[in-house]
Amino acid sequence: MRNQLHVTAKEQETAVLVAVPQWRQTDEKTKEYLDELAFLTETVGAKTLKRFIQKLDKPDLRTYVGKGKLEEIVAYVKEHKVDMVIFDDELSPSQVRNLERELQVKIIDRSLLILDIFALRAQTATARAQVEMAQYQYLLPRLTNLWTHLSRQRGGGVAMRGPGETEIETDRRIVREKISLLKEKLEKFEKQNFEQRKSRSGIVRVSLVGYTNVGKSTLMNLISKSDVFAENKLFATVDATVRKVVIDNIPFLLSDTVGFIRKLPTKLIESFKSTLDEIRESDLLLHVVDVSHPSFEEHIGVVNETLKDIQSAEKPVILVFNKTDLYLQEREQELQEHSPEARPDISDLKSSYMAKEHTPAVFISAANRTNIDELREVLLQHVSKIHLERYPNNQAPQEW
Ligand SMILES: Nc1nc2c(ncn2[C@@H]2O[C@H](COP(=O)(O)OP(=O)(O)OP(=O)(O)O)[C@@H](O)[C@H]2O)c(=O)[nH]1
Ligand SMILES: [Mg+2]
Repeated sequence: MRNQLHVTAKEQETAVLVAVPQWRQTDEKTKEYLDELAFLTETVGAKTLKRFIQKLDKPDLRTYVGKGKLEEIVAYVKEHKVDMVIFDDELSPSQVRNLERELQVKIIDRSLLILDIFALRAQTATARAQVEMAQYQYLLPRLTNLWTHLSRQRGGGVAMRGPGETEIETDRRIVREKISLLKEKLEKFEKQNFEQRKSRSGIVRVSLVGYTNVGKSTLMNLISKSDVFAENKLFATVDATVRKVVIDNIPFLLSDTVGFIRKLPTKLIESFKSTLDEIRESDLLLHVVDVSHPSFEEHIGVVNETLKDIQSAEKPVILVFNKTDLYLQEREQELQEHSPEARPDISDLKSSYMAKEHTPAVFISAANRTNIDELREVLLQHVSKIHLERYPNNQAPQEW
């Protein structure tokens, strides 16, 4: 019996992470970035064994890290029989080829890792076509090395989902044909979606936006009393979900959208255009922030930049600082070490933010349902203002 267990239990794949931070980046930041990469790795089901860091002005053109560091990684990978090496940037096709030759294991870069998670998560036909398109576009310039890559990878695992092996093993021409077919398919979906959205015209539209894993879906469930998948993993949501909500007789549509992340592959943003249309056509954005995260301010910046990329930076925004429960817990621990009498509270954080930002801000805990009434109140104020501008007598369109 014992033997059998060993044979049937599928072993978890193992990974090492590699980053090349710039000289001026602090060690603390480097650690945070690698924590995020490890979280992405965990999200695809692999286990991180070790992290390799080499400070350089910029990554090596041939092998991303320098010669000495590469030898170190090669030795570790051999000794510990590591399944894959994951790099915190997008690698060029020639870097992948060179690294593959040296390391003889799967080479995964940040873009491929994110694409893999998206492929795992995509539910609707549109989202699946969007991810597949982004995967093919990523693969196209890397096709030659994928031949050997894939023959070694038979049997599945990370970076094997999405386009099937046989499809990848064909030549570039066929991949190009695939891309153009997907383009047609997506255009058709886009037309259908556009018609659908047109039929909702008039009703106020609100989108939840924010960095990945901040609690958008949890909040969606709370506000719309629905049941959207929320999980402590990155990119739990890839498809946009829309729900109708009514607060005090004022109807509006609330949509939950894909989370943003730093260094999101640009091709991926492009292929997600139709999902992002949901944001682009919104009247109001609820920008959700995980205030317990040490880099929450940087995350706000990443989200604002991405909003700019999709021409949605000028929309009215309500900042929703979520996970105040975790934030307070952490402060309490810090305080206990220095002044055990003191009680942490969020008023300092609140006032500093109110002074700095010109957007309304609400501090909540979606998990503990703290301050949700205040959020509803602020939301209602904004939504009803837009609604009453459109329908001065509060007569909503018939279909709603
Ligand atoms: N402690 C705490 N955890 C929360 C709170 N809100 C959400 N979470 C947890 O945070 C994790 C992520 O929540 P989601 O709602 O899936 O986050 P999301 O922004 O939709 O994430 P993606 O779809 O992956 O981009 C889940 O484990 C939630 O239970 C909160 O107020 N406090
Ligand atoms: Mg979500």
